[in-house]
Amino acid sequence: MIEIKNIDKYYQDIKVLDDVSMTIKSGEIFGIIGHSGAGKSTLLRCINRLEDYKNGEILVNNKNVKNLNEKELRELRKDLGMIFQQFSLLERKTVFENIALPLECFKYSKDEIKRRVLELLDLVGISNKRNEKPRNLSGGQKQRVAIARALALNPKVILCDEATSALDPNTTKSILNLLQDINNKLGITIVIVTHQMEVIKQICTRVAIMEGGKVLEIDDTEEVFLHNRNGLRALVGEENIVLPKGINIKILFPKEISNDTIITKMARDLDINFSIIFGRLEKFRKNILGSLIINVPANNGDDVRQYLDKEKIRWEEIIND
Ligand SMILES: Nc1ncnc2c1ncn2[C@@H]1O[C@H](COP(=O)(O)OP(=O)(O)OP(=O)(O)O)[C@@H](O)[C@H]1O
Repeated sequence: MIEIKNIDKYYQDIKVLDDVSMTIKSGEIFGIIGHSGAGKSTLLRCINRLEDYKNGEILVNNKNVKNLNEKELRELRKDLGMIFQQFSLLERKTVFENIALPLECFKYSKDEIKRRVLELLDLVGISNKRNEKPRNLSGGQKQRVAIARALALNPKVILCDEATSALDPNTTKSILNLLQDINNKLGITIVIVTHQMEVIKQICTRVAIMEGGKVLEIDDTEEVFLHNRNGLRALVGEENIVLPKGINIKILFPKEISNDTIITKMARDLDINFSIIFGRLEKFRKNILGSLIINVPANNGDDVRQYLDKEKIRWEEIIND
């Protein structure tokens, strides 16, 4: 488990992380999304102590990363594999040799290295490329080598910094599928920093939205898309919704009930008029989900609330600021 508590970080006198807190559970695929400059990469680099920070604490499996001596820091980094947008492979070494590097650093025997590298090549699906140099590989294949290298020392966590940003959409999908497989098969926690919404949508169980060094929102990915709160709206560049007077109720359409017959049925059953202020349905994995904001006259508020509760429809009232 990674616990990030109230982190502040400055570059010179500019605050780039501002009271950032989040907990990443063991075994989950956790996304951190935000525009360029939001502080995502900096936060990731604080987790494995490539960066220092001013206030707050980061605990990785209950160990405070700030208090580690050199040996403990090596152990921490062994537990935290990392992959990057630009793959960071050594051009003069073959695929096999690139993957073998961390094992050599940790003084594994030649036989152990061979066994482990062949196993990893098989896991990431590039056994036939073992003797190639990186320049002869596609972007997706290079990222597979980087993933194999990150897995070499059996880490508990993989930190991915924009790992699919340099790849085309199909290759992105296949790399995300590979990460999901690794998470399923090996139970490795995966932390994904990205500015690509599709990455979050495809594989992240939970997501933190960051902007200007702050966390705007953290929730299950499905809930984030279901509620379409201000955090997500800021990310996709949508204005906050201006609400009219009266009672404004957001009705949620989780994947199980993504059709709108409830609205027409409620109008009929209660014999009331309401206006639709804003609606949004979107494809989420294999389903559709979203929400609809309606405005009802003040004297119908209780009827609508009770009706939605009786029908077991999720709703929330939006209060004007
Ligand atoms: N070494 C550095 N020295 C000074 N400022 C830095 C340094 N690294 C990052 N910054 C600044 O810190 C802020 C956060 O940068 P960071 O790279 O963490 O953002 P990001 O969300 O990962 O964006 P990107 O995807 O563009 O990398 C930015 O304003 C950036 O200019």
